[in-house]
Amino acid sequence: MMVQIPQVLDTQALRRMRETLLAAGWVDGRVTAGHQSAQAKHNLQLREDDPLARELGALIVQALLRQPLFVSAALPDRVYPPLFNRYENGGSFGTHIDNAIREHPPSGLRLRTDLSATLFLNEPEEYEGGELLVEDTYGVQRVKLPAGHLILYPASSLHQVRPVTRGARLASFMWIQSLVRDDAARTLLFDLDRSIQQLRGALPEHAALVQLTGVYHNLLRRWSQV
Ligand SMILES: O=C(O)CCC(=O)C(=O)O
Ligand SMILES: [Fe+2]
Repeated sequence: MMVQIPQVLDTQALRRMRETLLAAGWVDGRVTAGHQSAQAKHNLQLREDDPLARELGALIVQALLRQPLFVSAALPDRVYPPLFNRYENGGSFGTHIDNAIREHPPSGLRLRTDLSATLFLNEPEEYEGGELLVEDTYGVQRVKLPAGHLILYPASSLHQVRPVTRGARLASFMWIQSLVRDDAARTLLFDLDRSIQQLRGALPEHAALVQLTGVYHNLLRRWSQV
């Protein structure tokens, strides 16, 4: 399931982040790529141990965990410290699937990538191209979102970033290990949670809410791994 999380960062936080990133130490993006995807990758990134990446990344994770939509859709167990990338001058990332297991040596963290996410840090009008193309069950989804919005998609999906032919595309990307590994089970829980929230809004006193919330937690108990 693909889910858009709007307004993870507000205008002020975005402006500050972009100003800081302008002066950052960008390096060849192949530093974090696996053997195969390195051949398809043409962009710039901040190193995983760059103190700036770690500081800005922590702000992003904090903001994400405050978003009920993100928590409900991802059921996050561990979040990989966000990385930052920049595509310009025709830069692109050809079709690939992200590595299943990621290590983050600076923090000693290791996780299984159940979900991948991209947080767009500048406006779509500022660059030509740079769409994230994700192949899901219903075809190829083209994603190019306003600054501050995030797209969450199964890490098992083939995806690519189209060449940026004008301007520069600035983004943060990360991986999430979910409490619920199976995408279909996680999607059912997400749909159930949204229905419960809707019912709670319309009929806050309805007795079925207690029962449905119980069903949600009993399914989560069956399907989660902690
Ligand atoms: O920049 C993006 O939207 C995705 C980047 C990506 O696929 C990756 O670095 O593995
Ligand atoms: Fe990727």
